[in-house]
Amino acid sequence: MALALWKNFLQITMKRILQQRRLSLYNGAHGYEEESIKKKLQQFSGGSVNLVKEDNGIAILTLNNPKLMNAFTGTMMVELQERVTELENWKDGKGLIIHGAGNTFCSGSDLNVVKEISNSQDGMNMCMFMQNTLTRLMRLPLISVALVQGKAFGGGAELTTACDFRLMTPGSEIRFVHKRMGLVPGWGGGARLVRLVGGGAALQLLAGAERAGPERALALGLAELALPSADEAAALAEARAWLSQYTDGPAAVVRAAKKVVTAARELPLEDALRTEKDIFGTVWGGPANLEALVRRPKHK
Ligand SMILES: CCCC(=O)SCCNC(=O)CCNC(=O)[C@H](O)C(C)(C)COP(=O)(O)OP(=O)(O)OC[C@H]1O[C@@H](n2cnc3c(N)ncnc32)[C@H](O)[C@@H]1OP(=O)(O)O
Repeated sequence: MALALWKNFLQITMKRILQQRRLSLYNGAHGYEEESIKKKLQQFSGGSVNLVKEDNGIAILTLNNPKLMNAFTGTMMVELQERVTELENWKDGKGLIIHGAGNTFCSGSDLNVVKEISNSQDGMNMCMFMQNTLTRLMRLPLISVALVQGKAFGGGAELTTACDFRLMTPGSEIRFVHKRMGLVPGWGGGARLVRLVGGGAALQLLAGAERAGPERALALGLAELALPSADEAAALAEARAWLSQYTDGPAAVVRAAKKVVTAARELPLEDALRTEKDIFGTVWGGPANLEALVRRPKHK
């Protein structure tokens, strides 16, 4: 009995490790040594990344380092990865809202950390670590929203692009300030930005470090909605209500919809079509499908 349980545990653990590798971009073949990178990042502590999973299938992820406008310390980078792993294993999940504590989103990397790891090797390691994490975040089978209150600067702006949607409160701004720091995006935000707004607009935002408030972001297709409330709690409630219209319904179907879109976003057409077939197979004849066939709803 104990042996069987142990074998089962090992199988589940191996499956999770393999899944994480499959969803990540970098591994040993790229000189990526995760454990030593984490050890390095853990030297720079402060703040936290908190996750609350609600019964409605929506999780709230809070970047919590308000003293530094929610800038990412090293331990926050590691915690973000842990929270993403937790979300990958949350089989009832349907949606995710990412926001910052203290009514502002995130001012990017903690500049104190940037200074300490300004050598090439540490920079590449941090870059690969964050790209892996944000790629896994983007590929979660959850519909994700960046609730932009206050400022989303630098890496904070990059993080918003790893979400499916960006909702902005009055007075908020997304700004790729990298150029002013002598940098370009490194957390995958450049590649994702071009896919969101096109090459021309992305170049303006990056090379000009231009501000995108709600109005401009909406016009560019960088944001989906300007929320009416500037108040922290009210804006979170509005974001939750907005997201609920898409997460309403059975988890299997909502998650399948996100998986179809992820495949189509990332794969060549023929591969995306085959993947869509496989995902279709998971819901066809499933409980929600059979129940709907009995109910025969009119889609008026
Ligand atoms: C690949 C990733 C690349 C990156 O992310 S590089 C980092 C890019 N981000 C930045 O350069 C942001 C720099 N900060 C700013 O521009 C301003 O602080 C910001 C966000 C407009 C807020 O301005 P204010 O509202 O006037 O507030 P403030 O400047 O007094 O800031 C409050 C305290 O927060 C600190 N802070 C803000 N962003 C930080 C950061 N990224 N790293 C470290 N500390 C940061 C700021 O220094 C200040 O602390 P203190 O009160 O002076 O001790």
